[in-house]
Amino acid sequence: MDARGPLCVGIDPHPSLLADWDLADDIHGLERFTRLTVEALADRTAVLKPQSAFFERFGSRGIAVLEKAVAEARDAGAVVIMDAKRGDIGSTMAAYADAFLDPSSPLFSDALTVSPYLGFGSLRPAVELARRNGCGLFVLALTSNPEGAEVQHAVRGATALDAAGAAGGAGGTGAAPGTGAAHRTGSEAHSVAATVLRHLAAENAGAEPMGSFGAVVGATLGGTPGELGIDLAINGPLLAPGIGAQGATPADLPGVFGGVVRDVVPSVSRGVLKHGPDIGGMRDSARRFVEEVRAAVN
Ligand SMILES: O=C(O)c1cc(=O)[nH]c(=O)n1[C@@H]1O[C@H](COP(=O)(O)O)[C@@H](O)[C@H]1O
Repeated sequence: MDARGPLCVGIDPHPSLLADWDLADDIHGLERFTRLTVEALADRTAVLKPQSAFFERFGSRGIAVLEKAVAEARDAGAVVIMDAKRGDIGSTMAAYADAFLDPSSPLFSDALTVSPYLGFGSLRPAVELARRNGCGLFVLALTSNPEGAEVQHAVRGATALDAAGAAGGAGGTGAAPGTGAAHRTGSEAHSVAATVLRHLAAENAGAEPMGSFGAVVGATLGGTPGELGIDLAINGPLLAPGIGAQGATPADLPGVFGGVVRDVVPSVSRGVLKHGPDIGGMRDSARRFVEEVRAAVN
């Protein structure tokens, strides 16, 4: 991000974008859309984030397009976050981890988006494989969609993590709020999202310059999670989707992320892709987003 600019561009071949690009909604359209996007961006954009769903729509042939895109993007020097949002019981999670975080897999990526809503501990096999292979995870914490709050802001009861926190063992950054007893009587500090972030802080504890276990926090939130008692200081990267088509702008980043805004990986998909199939148009758009992010965070 220092060399190429702080930006992630999502590769999201929506049917509507294929139509806008005068491409058929079929495997040939998908292949051309993906090839042009990789050609436009992979040698100059810090992070590319293919959205697996749009490739899975086309079955095995779509997955083959995805495999090629991931390999080419990585060869061109981009960091690839596979946006597949996987999550399952631990023994199955191990197979998802093998699919995306094992260098011998055709879908091997630098990082994977995962869902912690089967319990953060269910992600353990992915955490361990990522650690072994120098990869990362982005764990859903405060997602950009308005429906996320009913789960993520929910206040949960005490668990073993609180007991560990009370014993001084789980905070990681030292930023974990209060004692176990305070958690049990607190409100938002106890939210599901706050718990996910505390787990991530523990995974990243002591890593320099930061750990590889990131959180997904939407740029659309409109306010500071700190106001909800949520601490974003996890010593890891914060993937911030929602810029562009979902209405957030780079100027919103300081308001949402405050003191950790430099740890943010701002992510845009349709906001850049709508300028295709013109390669120059996509490049210009990505460059403008980089400039806007730099102006906002510096
Ligand atoms: O994990 C993600 O990337 C993600 C998390 C989230 O909270 N919100 C969110 O929009 N995303 C993804 O980010 C992309 C956003 O696309 P645009 O709205 O076109 O920029 C989509 O691929 C979403 O699946």
